[in-house]
Amino acid sequence: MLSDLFQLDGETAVVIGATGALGGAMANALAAYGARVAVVGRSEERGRQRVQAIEAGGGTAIFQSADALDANSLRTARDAIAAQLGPASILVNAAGGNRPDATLPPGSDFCKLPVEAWQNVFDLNLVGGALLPCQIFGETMVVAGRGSIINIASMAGMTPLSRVVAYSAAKAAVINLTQFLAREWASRGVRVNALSPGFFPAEQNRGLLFKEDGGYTERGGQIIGHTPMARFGESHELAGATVWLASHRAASFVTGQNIVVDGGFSATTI
Ligand SMILES: NC(=O)c1ccc[n+]([C@@H]2O[C@H](COP(=O)([O-])OP(=O)(O)OC[C@H]3O[C@@H](n4cnc5c(N)ncnc54)[C@H](O)[C@@H]3O)[C@@H](O)[C@H]2O)c1
Ligand SMILES: O=C(O)[C@@H](O)[C@@H](O)[C@H](O)[C@H](O)CO
Repeated sequence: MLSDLFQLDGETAVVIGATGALGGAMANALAAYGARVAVVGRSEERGRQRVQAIEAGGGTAIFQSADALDANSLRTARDAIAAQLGPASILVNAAGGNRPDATLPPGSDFCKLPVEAWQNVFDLNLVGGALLPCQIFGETMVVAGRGSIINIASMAGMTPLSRVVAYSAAKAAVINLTQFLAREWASRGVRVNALSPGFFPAEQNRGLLFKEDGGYTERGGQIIGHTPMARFGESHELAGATVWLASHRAASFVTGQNIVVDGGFSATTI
């Protein structure tokens, strides 16, 4: 039925980092279309708040604690979620973000960037933010012959942004890994896509975008100035792309793509 394209009833969706701004909104969207949602993250308090919000909207959700950088905790989470909600058929990798210690101050020397900060950003965004969950949840999806994985990339992964060099390189690698896995698993019934949000206020980027008095930083103002829609995104604006990519009916022939939701940021140079 064409009118059922976006229904996710019967699906189990795992959203790692649903404790944060974008992952939380994506979890809401999947639940609103009928998926049973596992909210996965390190903060039980924020995870339970997200579960309550989903339940208040009539959806089904559980909180499952896990650290995306710890393979054992992901395996435990995968098995606990399968026992409660059924095996994951949708995976959203939304744990990630930039780190202040890996952000070059304006005009500072790239040659002095500490390698430890670089490695931490790569670990969070590439290893915990994509590699390990794709391996651990992908393993059971491949056996089942069915799955949809959405990795969160970034504007920074398409063209490097100034100052956030490690984050940009890590997100470029997320897009590349997404394409690799799409080819690897296309014949196994598992689709793998990336979603690249433009600029959405969240914890991990607040210091780059806003001053303490709530006004825009110089960078925040430049970003708005470069965005044809002249504003930041709101997290609920990822809902449409999320539900579409997740749906085994609506996006049945879509894999290996990087879907951009950015108010036109990447469509223009000046
Ligand atoms: N906000 C934006 O403008 C923007 C744009 C493009 C991409 N992104 C990406 O979107 C994703 C979500 O980030 P956000 O902007 O909502 O930030 P956020 O800080 O609100 O959310 C990130 C979440 O990931 C969790 N997390 C971090 N490390 C973790 C770990 N090891 N294990 C489990 N959870 C962990 C954090 O606790 C937090 O809840 C990130 O990958 C980020 O890079 C954000
Ligand atoms: O200004 C910045 O560099 C940040 O706001 C970005 O890293 C942002 O979080 C997104 O990842 C860009 O898509």
